[in-house]
Amino acid sequence: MSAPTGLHLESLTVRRGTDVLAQLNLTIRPGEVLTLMAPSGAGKSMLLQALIGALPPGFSASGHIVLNGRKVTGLPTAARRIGLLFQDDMLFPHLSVGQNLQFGLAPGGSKAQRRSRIEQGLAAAGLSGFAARDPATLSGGQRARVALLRALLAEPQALLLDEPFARLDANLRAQIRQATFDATRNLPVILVTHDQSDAVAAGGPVLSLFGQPVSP
Ligand SMILES: Nc1ncnc2c1ncn2[C@@H]1O[C@H](COP(=O)(O)OP(=O)(O)OP(=O)(O)O)[C@@H](O)[C@H]1O
Repeated sequence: MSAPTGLHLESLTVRRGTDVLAQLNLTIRPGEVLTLMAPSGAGKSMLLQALIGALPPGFSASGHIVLNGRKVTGLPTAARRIGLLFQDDMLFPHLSVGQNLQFGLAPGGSKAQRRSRIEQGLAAAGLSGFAARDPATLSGGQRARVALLRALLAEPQALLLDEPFARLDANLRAQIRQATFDATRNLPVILVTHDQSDAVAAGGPVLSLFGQPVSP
């Protein structure tokens, strides 16, 4: 039997003293976007951080995370091959666009091949010729495209989106959202958002999360 594709959470529990999230069972198929909507403090960020293996001190996770048939629970963040995009695009301000993209690039290939992957990515994102640009000179939409491209150049097998469209105005939001879903067509995606229009555009299942607030 071939390994099941997609991202599977089996009894995933995140706790800090008490449970923040209990016994989450989820399957997200490649090309499917699961929208996660929940009130502030319900545990959305903790879930994403548990998935990439980067929970803050004091938190722990149990259960299983299986990605394309590979159990990633217990692996270090880089080995999990799960990408994460934040509301803040996190571009390094002291590096050019091209240097920012080199940071994302999956290992392998000659210097020329690596440069060509970046150039092809920029061209596909409508940003040909932007490699030498300072991120501070980019528009909000251009920055969002660079951040998405950097995440994809790492060749993730799943992508987590933590309100990455929240800072964009309505028109740009729709454009960047579409570009993101187009570019992640083969990946399981989790989208955290407070915006109903994101959930509609994503077109997949919507999960409402009501975690337990943890005491400080
Ligand atoms: N670094 C931390 N140390 C201690 N408690 C934390 C920490 N980060 C979050 N928490 C607590 O864990 C619980 C879940 O927080 P989380 O950040 O996952 O919520 P969220 O659903 O992402 O909220 P928001 O929509 O406001 O970002 C909350 O009770 C929060 O106070």
